[in-house]
Amino acid sequence: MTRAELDKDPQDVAAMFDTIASRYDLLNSVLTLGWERRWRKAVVDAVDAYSGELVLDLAAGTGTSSESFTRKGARVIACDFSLGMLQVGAERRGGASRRGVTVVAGDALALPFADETFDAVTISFGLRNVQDADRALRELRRVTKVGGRLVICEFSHLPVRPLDRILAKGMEIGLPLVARGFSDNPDAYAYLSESIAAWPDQRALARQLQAAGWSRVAWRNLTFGVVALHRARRED
Ligand SMILES: C[S@@+](CC[C@H](N)C(=O)[O-])C[C@H]1O[C@@H](n2cnc3c(N)ncnc32)[C@H](O)[C@@H]1O
Repeated sequence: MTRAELDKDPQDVAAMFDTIASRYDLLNSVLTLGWERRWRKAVVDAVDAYSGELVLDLAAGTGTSSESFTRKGARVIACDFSLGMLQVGAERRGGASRRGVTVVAGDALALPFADETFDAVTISFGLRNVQDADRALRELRRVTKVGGRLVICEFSHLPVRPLDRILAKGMEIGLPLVARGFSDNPDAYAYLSESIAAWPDQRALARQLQAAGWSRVAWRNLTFGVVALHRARRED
């Protein structure tokens, strides 16, 4: 079965998401025991997009979050490099440009947008899968208007390290096991637990944002740090 490794080869990553696209959203609900709905609401509140604004939802996948950013009238570009994920989302919404969301195929490492295009940029559960996260953070900054905002939602680490290790072990065993019952590609869920375990903690990711030129970097934990929400601004 197609799965990515921790080198996050872009072709492997895109192919892996292509294979799980049709059941991706179902699996998310099952594996997160419904918590993802709260995490997504926290993202939408943090992005706080309003009428007249243009939002980039990068690594949007099927666009599960994208439509929520339009609730106060903003327009959203949902960008991803897995055509399978984009297609499932577009079919669900009834077209590639519907209900304020326009789907654009593109790579986070070379975004197909001009400098200073977006009022807000956001990425949920995507940055961890990008081969060069630092470069993606610089690309996100490049396409954000001065004064614009960034919101990152990503799996993270429990502050109490022994508990974090127990959680990681549980995910290593549990995720592929549960996925076997629901997904066409359970191996992809072994990659999920491995990539979460290898992902930097909240403080380290904040430092990466600063190094990429983002200002006013802050984060807050969701569900005790299982997920973290990082926010930042482009100030110059
Ligand atoms: C776990 S899914 C997240 C989808 C969606 N944001 C969500 O919250 O459900 C990760 C997505 O990141 C995308 N991705 C990974 N690397 C990428 C890159 N370099 N450029 C664009 N998309 C990328 C994958 O194709 C996949 O759709």
